[in-house]
Amino acid sequence: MSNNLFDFGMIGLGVMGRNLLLNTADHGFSVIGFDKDETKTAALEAAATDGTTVKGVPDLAHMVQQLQSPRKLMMLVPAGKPVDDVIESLLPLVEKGDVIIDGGNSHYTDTLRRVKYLREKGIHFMGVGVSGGEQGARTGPSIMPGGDVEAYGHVKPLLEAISAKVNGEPCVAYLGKEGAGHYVKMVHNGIEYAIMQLISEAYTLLKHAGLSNDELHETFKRWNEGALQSFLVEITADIFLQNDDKTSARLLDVISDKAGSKGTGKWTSQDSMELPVAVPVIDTAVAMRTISGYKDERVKASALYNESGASLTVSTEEWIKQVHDALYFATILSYAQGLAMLYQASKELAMDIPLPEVVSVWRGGCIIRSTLLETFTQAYKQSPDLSNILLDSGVASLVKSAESNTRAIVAQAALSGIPAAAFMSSLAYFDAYRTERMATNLIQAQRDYFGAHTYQRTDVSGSFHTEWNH
Ligand SMILES: NC(=O)C1=CN([C@@H]2O[C@H](COP(=O)(O)OP(=O)(O)OC[C@H]3O[C@@H](n4cnc5c(N)ncnc54)[C@H](OP(=O)(O)O)[C@@H]3O)[C@@H](O)[C@H]2O)C=CC1
Ligand SMILES: O=C(CO)[C@H](O)[C@H](O)COP(=O)(O)O
Repeated sequence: MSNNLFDFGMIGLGVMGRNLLLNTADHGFSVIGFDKDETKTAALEAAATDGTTVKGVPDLAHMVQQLQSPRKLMMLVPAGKPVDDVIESLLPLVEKGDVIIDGGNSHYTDTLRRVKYLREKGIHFMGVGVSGGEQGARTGPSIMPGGDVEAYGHVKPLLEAISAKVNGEPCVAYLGKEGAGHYVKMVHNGIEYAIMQLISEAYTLLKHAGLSNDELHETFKRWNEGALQSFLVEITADIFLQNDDKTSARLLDVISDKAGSKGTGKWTSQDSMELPVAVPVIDTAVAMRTISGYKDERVKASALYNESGASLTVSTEEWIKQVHDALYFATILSYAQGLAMLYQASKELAMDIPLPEVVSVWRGGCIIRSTLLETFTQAYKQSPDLSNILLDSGVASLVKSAESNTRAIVAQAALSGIPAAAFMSSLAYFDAYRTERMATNLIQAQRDYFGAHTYQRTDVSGSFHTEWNH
C-alpha cells in the first residue's frame, strides 16, 4: 500500500462482493469496501485473513478518496437500478481515466448503455462476468471481462491474481468489446440452466428405477470421477447426502419443487431468438423452471391424467449406464448450443468474442466447469473459428459414442411418462442439426401458398412464386 492509498475498491459487500474483496486482499492487494448496509461494512475487516490490508468504510466518498489513481472500483450489487444508482453516486467522486467495473449479472444492453454514458465523461466502464458463487469468489472464480482494452490493462494483473487457475493458467481473459463480458456470462448461465435441468432429469430417471439417496450419491460420485467430471455433478453427489436439521429426512426430499430464477437463463433464450440461434435445451430448461411454478395446476393435472400410471421396468445397472451416456450427450449439446450462440452474437453484435479463450476461462472456477471444457479448448486450438463445436471430429466421436443410449433413455422416458424434456430436446436438436435435407421445404411451399412469400429452388437460384392449384 503506497501513500496510504488502496489498490482496489468494492461497492456491495454481499455474497459475491465480500468474498471477492477478501480474495483480492489475500493476493497482496490493499482493498477497501463499502456497502449501504452498515453491518456488512462493519463485518468486513473481521473476516479478513491476518496480515492482509482490508478496510471497510461507511461512506462512499471516503472510499473513493482513499483509492490510488487511476481508481479501480468494482461493484457487486443486484442488476438493474442498483447499478445505475451506484454509477450516479460515483460520478461526482471519480475522475477521468478511472475504471469502474460492474461484476454483477447485468444485461449486456444495460452495459452497452453505461459504457457509452461513462465514456462521454472520460470514465472507463467495464462489464465483467464473475462465476463461481460464494466459494469461487473467495478462492478463485472464473472471470469474463469485456469492454475497453485500455481499462483492462489497468486491472489485468489483479484479475489474473484472484482468478481460478488451471494448469497454472488464470481463468480470466479479455473476451471482447463493449458488452462482451456480460454477454458471455449470460450465455454461461444459459448453459448452467441447461445442465442443471439435465441433471435434475437424470435424478428423476434414476429415482424412478428405484435408486435411494445413498445410491444416487454413489452414482453421481462415480460419474464425477469419469467423463462427466464437473462442478455441478460433484455438488449434486453431495446434495443427496445432506440431512435435514428439522426432520429425520434427507434435506432434498423436503425442498419444494418450485425452482427460482433471477433472469439470466431467460435472457439467453430471448437473445438467441433475436440473433437468431437455436438453443432449445436452454429454452427447455427455462420453460421447466416456469412449469415448476405451476404447483397447484400440476397437483390437479397429476390426478386428472393419472401420473401414478407412469411405470418403469428396467435393468438398474444398464439403466444407470444409459442415463450416464444421455447426460454426457445432452451436456455436450448444451455447451454446443451456447457456444454457437456466442459465435453468432460475436459477429452480429461486433463484439469479437474469442471462443478459444471463452472455453479456456470456463475450465476453472465457474459453475459450468467440467472436464469437457478441456476437450473443447483443444478443439478450438485446432479450429479457432468453429461455428459449432459439434463439427469438430473429436467432439463428434464423443457424441456418437453416447447417441444410442440417449435414444434408449428418451424412448423409455416417453413410454413411461417420465418428464425428460431437456434430454428429448437435445436429441431433437441433434437429429435436425445432422439432417442434410429437412422437411422445411414443405414450410416454404405453405408460406408461398397462403402468403405469396416466395421460395428458393434447389436447382436454380432466385426467388419464385407459384399460383398453387386450389
Ligand atoms: N450469488 C451468486 O452466486 C452470484 C451472484 N452474481 C451476481 O453478482 C451481483 C451481486 O450478487 P450477490 O453478492 O449474490 O448479492 P447480495 O444481495 O448478496 O449483495 C449485494 C449487496 O449490495 C448492496 N447494495 C445494493 N445497492 C447498493 C448501493 N447502491 N450501494 C452499496 N451497496 C449496495 C446490498 O445491500 P442491501 O442488502 O442492503 O440491499 C447487498 O449487501 C448480482 O448481480 C448477482 O446476480 C454473480 C455470480 C454469482
Ligand atoms: O450467476 C450465477 C451463477 O453463475 C448466479 O448464482 C445466478 O443467480 C444464477 O441464476 P439463477 O438465480 O437464475 O438460477
